[in-house]
Amino acid sequence: MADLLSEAERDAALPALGDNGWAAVPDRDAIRKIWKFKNFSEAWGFMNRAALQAEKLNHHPEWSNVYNVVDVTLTTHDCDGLSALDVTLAKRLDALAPGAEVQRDHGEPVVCLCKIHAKGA
Ligand SMILES: C[C@H](O)[C@H](O)[C@H]1CNC2=NC(N)=NC(=O)C2=N1
Repeated sequence: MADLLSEAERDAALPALGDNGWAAVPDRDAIRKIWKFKNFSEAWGFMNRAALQAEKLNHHPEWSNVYNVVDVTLTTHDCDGLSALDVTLAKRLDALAPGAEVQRDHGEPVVCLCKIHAKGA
C-alpha cells in the first residue's frame, strides 16, 4: 500500500516536476503533463517505452493519445492521491522524452496536428 506524499515530500519533489511541465489537476490530488510529438510514430514510441517503465514499477498512468499528443495524469489509486511512485514515474517519463514539446496550458483543448490546415485549404 502506497502512502500519500507528506507536505515536506511535496515541497521537495513537485517544484522540479512543475519546471518540467507537470501541473496540478483541479479537484484531484494528481499531476498532469501533455506532450506534443512530431507525429503518431514518435508518440507511440514514447508510450511503448513509458508502458515498460509503468510495468517495472507496477504503477500505471491514466493517459490518452490523439495522433501526436500524449496526455498523462499520474495519481495513486491505492491511496487516492500522490505517492512517491508518481514522482518516480514522472521522472522516468521525463527522461524518455527530453526534447519533446510540452503543452503547458491545460486550459486549451488538445489540438491534433491533423486539424491544422493551410489558410484557405
Ligand atoms: C494490483 C496492482 O498492483 C495495483 O492495482 C497497482 C497497479 N497500478 C497502479 N497504478 C496506479 N497509478 N495506482 C495504483 O494504485 C496502482 N496499483
